[in-house]
Amino acid sequence: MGEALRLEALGIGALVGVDLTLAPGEVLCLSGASGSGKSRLLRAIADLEPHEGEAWLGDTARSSLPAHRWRARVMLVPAESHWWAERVEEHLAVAPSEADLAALGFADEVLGWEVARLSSGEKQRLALLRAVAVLDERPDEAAALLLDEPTANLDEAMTRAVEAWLRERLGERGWPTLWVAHDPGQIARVAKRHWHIEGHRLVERETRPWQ
Ligand SMILES: Nc1ncnc2c1ncn2[C@@H]1O[C@H](COP(=O)(O)OP(=O)(O)OP(=O)(O)O)[C@@H](O)[C@H]1O
Repeated sequence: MGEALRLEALGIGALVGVDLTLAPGEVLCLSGASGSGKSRLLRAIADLEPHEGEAWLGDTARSSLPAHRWRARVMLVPAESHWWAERVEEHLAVAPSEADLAALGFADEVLGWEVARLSSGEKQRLALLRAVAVLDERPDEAAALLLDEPTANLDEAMTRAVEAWLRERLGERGWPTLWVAHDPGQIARVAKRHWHIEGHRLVERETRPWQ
């Protein structure tokens, strides 16, 4: 189950020569100063900006697929999600299960809410639910997740709930996940490996074992 996500000599902006392999189901945390290129690296992996190098999901090279098909499997959840519909249910083409909604603190009624009323944290949680629901639609296809500070707008209790929910999903589905995070506590909780952007290079940092 699951396929590895491999980055080969990936380069965007000042950040070049990124070689990294994430095993199926592995969470790897990425940190770096503001403006060091974390979001751009995720955008390059999702093929949303011109870049150097190649990315692979299992045996499938990014360049061998039309961009929209790659992005449907290598799913970016940006720090600020984009909303195009008036109501939550129109935006979530694939409705998350009741259990998943509940795990992230929502009752079913949320599907009928207007997007305009959503708080930043509600938007962030719904964007995660949406990404997972879309990938779950095709359980037989390999997939990967790119999460850009997925708990940045959440309080401590909800942060822990999101971490637990994501860890369970990623473990079950075998999706390799690149997770941008700043909090050393979170990094230690969710990832076995931690890379930091330092002087336009990726440097591995120690992290405590997965607990
Ligand atoms: N399309 C672009 N063309 C040129 N430079 C860009 C482009 N998009 C972003 N940048 C610049 O690249 C640098 C890295 O931006 P990025 O958004 O990846 O930073 P970040 O590490 O995610 O920062 P933060 O933690 O503040 O979100 C920034 O200096 C930004 O201004």
